[in-house]
Amino acid sequence: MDRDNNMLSKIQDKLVVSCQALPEEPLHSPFIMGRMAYAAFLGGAGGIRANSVEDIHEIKKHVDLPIIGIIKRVYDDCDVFITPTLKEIDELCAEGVDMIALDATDRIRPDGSTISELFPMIREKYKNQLFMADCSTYEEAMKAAELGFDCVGTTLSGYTEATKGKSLPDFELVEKLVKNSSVPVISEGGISTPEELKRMYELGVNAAVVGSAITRPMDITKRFMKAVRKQEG
Ligand SMILES: CC(=O)N[C@H](C=O)[C@@H](O)[C@H](O)[C@H](O)COP(=O)(O)O
Repeated sequence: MDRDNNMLSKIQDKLVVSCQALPEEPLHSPFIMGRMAYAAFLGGAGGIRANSVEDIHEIKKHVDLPIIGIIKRVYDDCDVFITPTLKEIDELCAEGVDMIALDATDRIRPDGSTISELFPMIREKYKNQLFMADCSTYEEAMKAAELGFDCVGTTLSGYTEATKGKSLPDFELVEKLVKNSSVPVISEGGISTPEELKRMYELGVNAAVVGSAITRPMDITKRFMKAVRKQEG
């Protein structure tokens, strides 16, 4: 894979659809994620974000779109779960994905390292692989760009101690990053309407990722029900 062939230009101004279902979710199945990705492709998606080698392998059979791959893995006593260690990076590289996303927050990782310690090792081992930094704050994203990540994402805003309770999507963070980041910005997390997506592009993101609002029917159902209950209430 060539870092210069630039998957980032392929997804520029496109919608990346996140097709994920964890073991505890009703749609957990590589078969279903493959069909979900195909539906996203037919709907006009320009890229897919997916979790696990099994799902990615299946998705590749159905769509020829750039893939942002992650492995969500929970380690004891650790909050970092999106591609937390070199082991998950190795697994994704062995499968082959256009870009790998990993937690780039300032939290301690399962092996006790920080992203500033781990990422240089990853970059050294996989010189031509594209990497996306899943961040929760402006400072983390700035640090990630400095470390050599190829792009920064707002994926974890609202999900860390420092950002808990933030209203999503985090337009403020996106705006600040687009103005100041030296690498492309990917908006991800909490985009739930086409209007919000449009606003992200107007702010100047390279691309935006939408997940739950498109691919998690249980959550979508809950949103509808909440609105109805409110009215009844
Ligand atoms: C925090 C976390 O675990 N985020 C995950 C990252 O891959 C996914 O569960 C999200 O669905 C994805 O980021 C897209 O966001 P949203 O589903 O809000 O459109």
